[in-house]
Amino acid sequence: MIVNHELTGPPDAPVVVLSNSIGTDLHLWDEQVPALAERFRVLRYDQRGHGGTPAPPGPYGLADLGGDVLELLDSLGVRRAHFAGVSIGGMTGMWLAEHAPDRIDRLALICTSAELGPARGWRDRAAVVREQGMQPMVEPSLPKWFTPEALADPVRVEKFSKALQACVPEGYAGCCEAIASMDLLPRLGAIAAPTLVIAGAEDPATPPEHGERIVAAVPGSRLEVLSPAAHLANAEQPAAVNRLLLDHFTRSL
Ligand SMILES: O=C(O)CC1=CCC(=O)O1
Repeated sequence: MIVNHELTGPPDAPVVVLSNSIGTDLHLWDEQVPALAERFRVLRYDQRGHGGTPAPPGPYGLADLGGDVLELLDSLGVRRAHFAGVSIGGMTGMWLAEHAPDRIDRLALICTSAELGPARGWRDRAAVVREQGMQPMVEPSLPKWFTPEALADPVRVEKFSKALQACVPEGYAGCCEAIASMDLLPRLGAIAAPTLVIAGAEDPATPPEHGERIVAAVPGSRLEVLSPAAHLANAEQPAAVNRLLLDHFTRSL
């Protein structure tokens, strides 16, 4: 499968992979790329069924989403990279750090969770989009993604609503099923990548307690809680997230 991606920054710089959340696309990272590309080769991509990446028939597992990243890295000749992911992007990052530790250098997990039940709710959501398409997701999603203050910006609302509606329902559904079946917890303690966890204080989808649970299990990891910030904290608090990511990833330089 051809994973839609974009590369920015010096060709010989260390690579940072950016992985989007469910219902968004690689433009989730628009406000990170200019800052990160000063020091890194930034590789942002679309999760399957999102943006320009095709949607094979679901259900998917995190092994499929992580496998897409490994295939992409192989196709670009990248042996090892830093990785930042929001939500299902962070779940993809945890899977990679657990199952392909030689490929992941430093890890940044933004507004994510290692266990986001109930599985039934994700399977129900998958069924809704398969039957009715993406439209029913718009109204419930935006208030989870941004605080009311951030939603007052019509440009932001239009950008994120359009990306959500442009998802292929089968791909979005398959990603819901990957969350329903994820099994990250038992191996979190084996993650060796230096790990930064960022949470949004006002995130109703993966509240800071989810970040606390990851930090309690991943050796040497640390948590930063941003406010005001809901689920898409990197889009709501770009300056703070850029500072944290640059600090985390440049420690290895
Ligand atoms: O429901 C949402 O849109 C929030 C979310 C959970 C996992 C993910 O990637 O986004």
